[in-house]
Amino acid sequence: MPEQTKLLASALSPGPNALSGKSLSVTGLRKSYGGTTVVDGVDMEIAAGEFVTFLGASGSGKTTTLMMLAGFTEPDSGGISVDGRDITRLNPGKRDFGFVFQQYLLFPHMTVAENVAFPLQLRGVSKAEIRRRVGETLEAAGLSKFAGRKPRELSGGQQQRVALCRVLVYRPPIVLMDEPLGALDKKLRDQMQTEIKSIQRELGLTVIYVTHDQEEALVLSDRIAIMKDGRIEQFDTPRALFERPRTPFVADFLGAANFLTGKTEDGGADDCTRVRLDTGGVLTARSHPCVPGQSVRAAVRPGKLRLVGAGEGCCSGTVETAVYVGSLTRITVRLDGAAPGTQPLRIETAIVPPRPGERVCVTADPEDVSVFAATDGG
Ligand SMILES: Nc1ncnc2c1ncn2[C@@H]1O[C@H](COP(=O)(O)OP(=O)(O)OP(=O)(O)O)[C@@H](O)[C@H]1O
Repeated sequence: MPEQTKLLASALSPGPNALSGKSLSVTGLRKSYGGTTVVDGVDMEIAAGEFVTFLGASGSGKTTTLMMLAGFTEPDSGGISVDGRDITRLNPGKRDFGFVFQQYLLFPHMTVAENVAFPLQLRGVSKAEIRRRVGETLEAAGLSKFAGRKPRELSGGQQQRVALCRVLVYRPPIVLMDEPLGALDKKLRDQMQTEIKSIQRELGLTVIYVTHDQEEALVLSDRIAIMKDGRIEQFDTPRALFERPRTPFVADFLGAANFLTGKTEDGGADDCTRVRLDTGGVLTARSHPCVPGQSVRAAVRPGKLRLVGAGEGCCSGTVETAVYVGSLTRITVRLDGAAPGTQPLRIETAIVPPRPGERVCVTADPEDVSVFAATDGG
């Protein structure tokens, strides 16, 4: 952990349990606007101290869900409880959540110190205690020298750090963040991600975070809720989302996938599903309950397809393009028998790549192949 972050965490943490987060339970949360459902039955259990991210395309319902948790938007139905206590109809001010938004929402007419003091004043903390805690927090965040400045006299990163201090100074057990780093450049984003994650870990805070940036979600989160059309497609650890996507949408959304159509065959004693591809060739997927003869789509990530010597089981084709991009080469392969107009396979390989026009045979390990019914959307 960077020294500054350690300082900030220790300044905010007067005792071992003083800042530990709380658990949050959400059941059947729904919201419609003018007959259009924008959040459509969200259920989730979030453990105390967990970092959870809502990830999804614009309009998928992330912010509306967060606003319902915060109490700024009233749900049409469903329930929210914190540590087992129902807070569904509780005023936002009484929920004791912290909020950090993309627009820093600092008070422009107040100095940095006054901004950070504000939530403590609201809570009736004594003047002497406010002075002490604001001083400690700004010191720890490396912002003491800016205490007397107005927000407009600070850079974007400094303003966001003040916004974070203003939330953490009153030690909320649950912090809700909506695209808090959206306005910062890449380098500052990376730095602030490390800071946010370190503080969250150190203090055991429960954080619920909204972003549409995949990399950010992967870096920060214990679990990610992938949202689509107001619903959670899958709520899982980053690794599980990558390795065991439950829907074609999740397989494609995180890191892109190749989709190959075919029909299932029984894998015999191996507890495997063999997929006989429409183009010819076979892919084997492990641990999928198999109904032979079903039309399916097999999904494989570009980094998980392997080039092998021709033989039974692999899928033969011709290399179309090969582009070296540093540590690996991206190649595209048109499978023999592929219908005109279909996408070529995308493969990433670290081995010496074949050249365009060369014949290759493609396969994947069974654990890297996900199988979905052909009727599954996404
Ligand atoms: N107050 C409102 N009145 C009407 N429609 C709304 C309102 N708030 C949100 N919506 C609609 O609800 C849908 C979900 O919006 P929401 O802001 O929750 O999505 P999001 O996933 O957070 O998107 P973004 O990443 O763009 O912020 C959108 O189609 C939006 O236009």
